[in-house]
Amino acid sequence: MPLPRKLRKSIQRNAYFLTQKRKFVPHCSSDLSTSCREEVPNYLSINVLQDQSNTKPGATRKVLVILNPNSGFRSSRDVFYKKVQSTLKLSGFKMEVIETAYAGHAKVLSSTVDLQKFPDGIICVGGDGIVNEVLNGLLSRDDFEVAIRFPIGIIPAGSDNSLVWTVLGIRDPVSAAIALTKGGFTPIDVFAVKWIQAGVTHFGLTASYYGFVADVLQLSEKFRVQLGPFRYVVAGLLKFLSLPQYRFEVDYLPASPGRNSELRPLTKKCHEQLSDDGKVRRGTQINGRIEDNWVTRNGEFLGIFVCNHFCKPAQGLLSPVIAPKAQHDDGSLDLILVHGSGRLRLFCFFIAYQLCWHLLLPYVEYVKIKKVKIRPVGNTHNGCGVDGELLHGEDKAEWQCSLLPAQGRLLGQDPRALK
Ligand SMILES: Nc1ncnc2c1ncn2[C@@H]1O[C@H](COP(=O)(O)OP(=O)(O)OP(=O)(O)O)[C@@H](O)[C@H]1O
Repeated sequence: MPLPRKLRKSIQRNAYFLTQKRKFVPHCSSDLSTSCREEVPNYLSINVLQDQSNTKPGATRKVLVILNPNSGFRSSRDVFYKKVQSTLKLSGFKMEVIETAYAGHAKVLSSTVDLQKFPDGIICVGGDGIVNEVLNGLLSRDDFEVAIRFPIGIIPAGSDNSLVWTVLGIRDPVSAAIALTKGGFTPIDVFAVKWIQAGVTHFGLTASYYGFVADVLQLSEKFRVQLGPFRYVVAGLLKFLSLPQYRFEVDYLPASPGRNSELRPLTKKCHEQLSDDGKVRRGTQINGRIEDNWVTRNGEFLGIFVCNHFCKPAQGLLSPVIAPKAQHDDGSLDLILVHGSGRLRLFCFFIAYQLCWHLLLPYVEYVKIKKVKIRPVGNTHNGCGVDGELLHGEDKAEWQCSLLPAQGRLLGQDPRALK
């Protein structure tokens, strides 16, 4: 019986990939244009093929465990040694455990470790920050083409573990350990945030954000030692009370030009009301050449979020999601623009977000994109948050956020695949 057309095409694509020498665009790590992504084969299907050979139960798996003793309530040691280690050992994991001694240590470890010594991956015990460090360490290696696909496991023990909760549906360390023992990988898009003037690139798996949230992230660092995870609440309240105005110039490239990629467009009225010249401009001139379909939004924004998955916070009762249509492997980013300024508007957004109604607000714009360029204007906070880490910009920093042309891998099965 002939195979269905879709399946036949996928097999042909995979066979082509396996017989071809891997073609990596050499400039991709520095000039992280999304267009590169379209030139490479479909990594998702390749990963699935490889995953099946990697999940033999009872097989010995050699991993490096990087444990951040300062994560969350500083309970990572208890979490790992008391709740998780024995489960992993019993199921055949051979682990070398290294505790981080300083901020940045996990990045140094993952950038220098001999990956062949730990062929089954690196397991992070901590929050999203430590996972981000490991990712950035892997991608700073000379062999980044291989390292990007090096499996990263997560035992959640931090202030927030949005990544593992959103992508794998796992919130507690014991379930995370069980998921690791079952084997398998979940392919995940990796995005890059480039500070254009400095030529510095930082990678992420969850989201990058600008405006109020980045400002809160910066302030929260002052309270890290005294307040632990509550530092975000205190910093958020303080920043709310002394709320500045944030002005940005934003250019984004929609994911599907010509199609209806705007999931939640601004209403015309609000559009006119909110932006100085926030008109949709087709055929914008970028770097001297016309690139079609770039859309420009200029003006005041309370916040800008660029999400790789739908970003469900692991803490809190309601677990609202910021970008409901975002998928971690869909090859696009979800952009949320919260237009305007002022405490009342911010408060309404926050309440609506808790109830997942924020996309109904007339000043919230939601669109699927390939990439976005963001320039803070005037005295606007010029930093940017990436997966809970703050990147400091200087003066007229311009940020560009886009996807990489290859996917990373998380240890553990995608719950969608299990269904
Ligand atoms: N030994 C250490 N001492 C101080 N800081 C550390 C240490 N190890 C790691 N860090 C830093 O702690 C930061 C937060 O780590 P992690 O994400 O594991 O915890 P967290 O409590 O969830 O924090 P966050 O909410 O900021 O992500 C990381 O960015 C890392 O740079």
